[in-house]
Parts: sequence; C-alpha cells; structure tokens
Amino acid sequence: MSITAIASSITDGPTPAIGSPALRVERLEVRYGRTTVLGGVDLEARSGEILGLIGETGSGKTTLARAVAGLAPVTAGRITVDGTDRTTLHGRALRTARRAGTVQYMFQDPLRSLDPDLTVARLVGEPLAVAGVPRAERGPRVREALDRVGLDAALAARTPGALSGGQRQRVALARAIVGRPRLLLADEPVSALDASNRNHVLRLLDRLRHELGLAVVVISHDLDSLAGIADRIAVLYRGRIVEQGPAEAVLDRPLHPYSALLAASAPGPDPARRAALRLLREPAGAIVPGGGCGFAHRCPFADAACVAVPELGPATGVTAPGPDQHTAACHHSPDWRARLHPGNAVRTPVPDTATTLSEQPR
Ligand SMILES: Nc1ncnc2c1ncn2[C@@H]1O[C@H](COP(=O)(O)OP(=O)(O)OP(=O)(O)O)[C@@H](O)[C@H]1O
Repeated sequence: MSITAIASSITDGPTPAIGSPALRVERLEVRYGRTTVLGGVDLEARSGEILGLIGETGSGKTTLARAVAGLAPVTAGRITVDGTDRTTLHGRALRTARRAGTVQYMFQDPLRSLDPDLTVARLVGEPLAVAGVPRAERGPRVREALDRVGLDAALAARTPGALSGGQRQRVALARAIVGRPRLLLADEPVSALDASNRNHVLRLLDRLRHELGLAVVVISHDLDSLAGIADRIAVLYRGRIVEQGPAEAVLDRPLHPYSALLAASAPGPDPARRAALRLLREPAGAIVPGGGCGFAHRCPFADAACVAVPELGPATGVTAPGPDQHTAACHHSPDWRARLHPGNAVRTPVPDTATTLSEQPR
C-alpha cells in the first residue's frame, strides 16, 4: 500500500469486507537484552472479528499488542496490517502509517492514557488532527464517535477528571474509533470497571466491530471477559501461543493443559472443568531439562517427550488448515484428557538432570 493510500484510509475508506485479513503476525520475536519476551508468535485477526488474547500476567500480551502498534521493538518476524508489512516501514513511511491510525491501541488505564487537561472533544478529535483531517470536519466526526459509544454530547466540554471510570473508558474507545481504524487492540478494556460498565463496554466492542468492520483484539487475563464476545481465542504462555481456535472450542474442549487450567478457573458448574482444575492444581509436574515445553514445570502430564519445544498443531489432524483451526502446542494434546480420570493419571518420570527452563522465553 502506498503512503498516500495509508494516509487516506483514516478518513473515508470503505468499511472493510467482513472476514478479510486485517492483521497477520508471523514468527514474531521481541527481546529485551537477553530476555526473550515473545518467542515466535503467529496470529491472525480478521475484519469484523473479535480475537481474545489471554494469558497470565507477564506472559507477553501487552508486548505483543505494543509490537503490533509499533511501540515495542521487533527482533524478528513480520507484522502485516491491512496488507502492509509494518516491520519494513521506516522513517517517513512509518510516521505516515502511524498518523493514519490504521492500528489503534487502547491502553489498560484510561485515566493515565488520557491527558487530564484536555476536554473530551479535544481528546477524541486529536487523532483526526494528527491525521490532517480539516478542522471543519472534526466536530461532526467527534460527535458521531461519541454517539457510537453512547456518550452524551454534553460531556464533550468536560475533562477526564470529571468523568466516571466507565465514561472514561468510552472516551478512550471513541478516540480509538474516530479515525476508522482497521484494527483495535484493547488492552484489558474492562478490568478496572464494575460489572455493569464491564458488560456495557464489552457489548459496545461487539457492536462496533460489526458496524465498522473492525478487527478487534481484546487482551485479558480472565476468560470471563472473553467468553461472551470473542469469536476466537489465542492463549499466550511465556511468550508463545500455546493454543488457538474458535472460542467455544478453546473454552469447552481445550487442547492444552494450561488452557484447561484457565477454563477450569472460570466460574461454572461443569464437572469436567472441576476435574481438570483438581488435577492441574496438583504439585507441578517434572521440570524438563534445558529448553522444551514452557509449561512442563507446572504440568502433571510432562514427561521425556516435553524436552522438545512443541509446535502448534491440531490434536487429531482432522480439522482443515486455516485461521479457524483449533490448534495447540502440546505433545500430549491427543491424550492428556484421558488421564484426567482417576486411576489413569500416569506420569512418566523424566531424567534426573532436570533443570529450570532457562532457555525458554521468560
Ligand atoms: N521495556 C521492557 N524492558 C524489559 N522487559 C520488559 C519490557 N516490557 C516488558 N518487559 C517484560 O516482558 C514480560 C511481559 O510483559 P507484558 O507486559 O507484555 O506482559 P502481560 O502479559 O501484558 O502482563 P500483564 O497482564 O501483567 O499486563 C514481563 O516479564 C516484563 O517484565
């Protein structure tokens, strides 16, 4: 895509076709000094889709979003947004792409990310000003964005300090969508909100992705927030995607023991989930020597096979390849579930030389 095309896409580009690829991340690596934070991530998000990215604290979720938004250094791999390889952009082309606002990153904490001295009107209109949208056009666009997120135009004159937490989050959302981005990265968008505001913001994201043909990546450390709205879920563990697939499949039939642990921790009466939780709460499994599977030290199914780093793949080999495929990076994804039944929990010992996983992405 040319610089002019990138720049013009902010204001009046057509709504992208639902299902068209908006983001493709290939073998993405991010390292800080000797610490590997992301160790070869593959991910895809499509227009009109909500992709849930889940993982515990420190797994690399924010770093992944920041790398996609051009805010974290990419050590290796490729990030393609709307057909443009962002990792090859430099200088003027990079600045133009940033100004165009094709990718919007919504920070975790709206209070900290919104300038406290600016009015809501200025805050929401800022991305348009940066993109060079004429002043006369900005007012109507700002009002439209506020309307889309359900904020009264009367709030436009207030500063963030005079808004509730839910209103601030909606201002952040209005600011993110005012330039008609292709991709919205929402980092823990509801973690600071009470239940009613949480539902409101999640419903808004759900509506906006349809209305604007927006690809949305919702980052969360809790499955509950993702369960109702994500079409697909990707599970990040220690800088690697360990499972991804349709949300229902990942939640109800997880292929990776770590995803099962996450699903089991979510409230619900499902006895299979409770069984998984009981087993996975057992003392950690064997620590495999050297590199290998990053989850092995916590996994009751870890054995000598887990010394090799597992690649993402389908459990049974029956699903068709493609972004909707349900895949996991676990040597035991075909068989660990059978061991959940009491009496079947066989653990094969690993060699005595077990050490920590120091070679793993941290
Ligand atoms: N600029 C940086 N320099 C060095 N290390 C960093 C930097 N940014 C992040 N890290 C490290 O990368 C790891 C992943 O951090 P990241 O914020 O991406 O995790 P996260 O999954 O988003 O966690 P949380 O849910 O707590 O926000 C952490 O160990 C963090 O300390």
